[in-house]
Amino acid sequence: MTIPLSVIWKDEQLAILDQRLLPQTVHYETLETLEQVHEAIFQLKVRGAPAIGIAAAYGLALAARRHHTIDIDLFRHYVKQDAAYLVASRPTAVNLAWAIGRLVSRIDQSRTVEQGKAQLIEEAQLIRDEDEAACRSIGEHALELLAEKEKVMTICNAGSIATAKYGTALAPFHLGKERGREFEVYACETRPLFQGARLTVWELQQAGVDVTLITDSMAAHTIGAKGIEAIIVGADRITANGDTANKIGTLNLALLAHAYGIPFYIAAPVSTFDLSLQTGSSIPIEERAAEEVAAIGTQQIAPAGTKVFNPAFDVTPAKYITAIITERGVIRPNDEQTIEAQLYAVPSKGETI
Ligand SMILES: CSC[C@H]1O[C@H](OP(=O)(O)O)[C@H](O)[C@@H]1O
Repeated sequence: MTIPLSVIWKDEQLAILDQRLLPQTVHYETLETLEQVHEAIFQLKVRGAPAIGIAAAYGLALAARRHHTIDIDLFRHYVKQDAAYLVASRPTAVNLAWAIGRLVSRIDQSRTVEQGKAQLIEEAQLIRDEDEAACRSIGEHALELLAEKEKVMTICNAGSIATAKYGTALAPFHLGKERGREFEVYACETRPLFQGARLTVWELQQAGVDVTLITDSMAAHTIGAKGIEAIIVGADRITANGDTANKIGTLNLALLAHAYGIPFYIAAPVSTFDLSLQTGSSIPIEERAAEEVAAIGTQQIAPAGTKVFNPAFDVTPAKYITAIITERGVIRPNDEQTIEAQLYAVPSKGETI
């Protein structure tokens, strides 16, 4: 797999793959300040629920190095201010707040500022490494579920560049390629920012996976005309009852899967579960600028001043979800066991929820 990593920590520096420039350009931007990290996440230079958590974790650790106090309480106060600023960059993906929360909990145990600074980097690295292992495991479980399926549809990019490596929804295609499993993937372009057309098509082509691009409006016809056998997508936040927030357009696909009688799979690490929320109605849905819909790049599409509604995510009710594929195994939202019970039924390999 020749996919570049989305977040790189090397020689004490943080670099992110600027995904706005893909597929034309593979460019890394070094981020040095908290503001640069916040901007990179808000502008979707780095994007994808796990990837923004990883980038924010390294960003928080990097920013902490600029606090020169030796007072551990004051240091914790400064870091928690920085943490709140980063968490506010994008509200829907719980992985951002979850990753930042792990670092904040870590320094609450630190005895000195120097120890705290070292532990922040250590925790960020742990989060990154755990995510890579989780994504590979998700790929394994997804390959089992897709054993008899070849034609699969997806939306947005829940791929390697949206995570530490391998991806979530795209993980089975990457692992399948390593093992000679061939898939025929249909990628929805994913308006308005085209993560499907720009990122998923590019990523799967780089990996040598058969991928066909369709517009979002073609999904219903394509499922029938091409005999799509399953739909697999990523997630940004999954609540205690299994309701799932993901890229806008995901709910459309879930309703289509239900209508066509094909399985609808969510692929996500346990870090995407937010068991503090009972249902999807509590998930904050990010709304973004009108220009993203009214124009494509610098090309104005709608008349200037047109009213726009631009929610970046939607919520799929658990009843339309066949299974949630995690690194701990397959969770069935409509099972008589609760999601929490199913998640904890499998001994954890050290990852934390
Ligand atoms: C494994 S990525 C999860 C999720 O994040 C993406 O959103 P965005 O491109 O706005 O960061 C998309 O919803 C993916 O499915």
